[in-house]
Amino acid sequence: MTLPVIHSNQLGFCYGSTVVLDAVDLTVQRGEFIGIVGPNGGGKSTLLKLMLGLLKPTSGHLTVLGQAPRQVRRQVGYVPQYPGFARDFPITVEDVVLMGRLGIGNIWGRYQPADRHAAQQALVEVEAIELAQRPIGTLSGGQTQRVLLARALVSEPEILLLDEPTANIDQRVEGEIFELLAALNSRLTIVVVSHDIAFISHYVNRVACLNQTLICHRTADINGRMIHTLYGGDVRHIAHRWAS
Ligand SMILES: Nc1ncnc2c1ncn2[C@@H]1O[C@H](COP(=O)(O)OP(=O)(O)OP(=O)(O)O)[C@@H](O)[C@H]1O
Repeated sequence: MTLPVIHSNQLGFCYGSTVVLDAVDLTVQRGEFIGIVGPNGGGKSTLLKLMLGLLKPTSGHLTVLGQAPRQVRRQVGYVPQYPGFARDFPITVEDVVLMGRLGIGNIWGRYQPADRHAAQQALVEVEAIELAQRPIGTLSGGQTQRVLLARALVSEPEILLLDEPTANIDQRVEGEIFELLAALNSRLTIVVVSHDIAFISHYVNRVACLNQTLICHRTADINGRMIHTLYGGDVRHIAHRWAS
């Protein structure tokens, strides 16, 4: 039996007296592509922050690559929710991607040729190399998300965590980004938070529904009635590919 890439056992988290996660059991195996869905405030971003080691569990256990999350931070790439850069934000796309190399190798903070090469490679992989010298604030939403994906990939992670990477992006571009993720899934384990369960069901192997507690479903088991029962109308669902 191989070691799970992510494993939580009775994981709990509270902000003060507010319980956000309660007894979450989740096992993610190497090579899986998992979607996490749930209503606003259900704890999705909090769970990703725990996996990144930015928060500590209040109860239970969580390991990533068999260790405490903060010890394997370098092996985990993270794409945040769309940050929306100001149009005159004075750094280029290449600078943004290079930030993903900070702390790798050279402790003096100056980028080496290997860093620049890795940044170029990552931009090629997300099909955004022609944007390298553009100011980041001048890109479209879809282009920006590709660049943030390149920044996550440039440290050569084993796991990719994405927090609603296609919120505020039109459906055609959303499809392109998920095609890219599907290709990356050949070498990376991927966990993606989304509101759009029907859309991500095209791509992921399993859907974890999180509303303080977590229930996993195989993609083939998901249907509209199940979602409505679990979450009322709060999860965006477009009925274009429900399994019967
Ligand atoms: N720093 C914080 N301090 C106190 N409460 C917080 C903090 N961050 C989040 N919360 C609360 O924790 C709960 C879970 O938040 P979280 O952002 O994890 O939910 P989410 O499922 O990602 O929501 P959304 O779909 O709206 O992004 C919410 O009730 C939120 O208000």
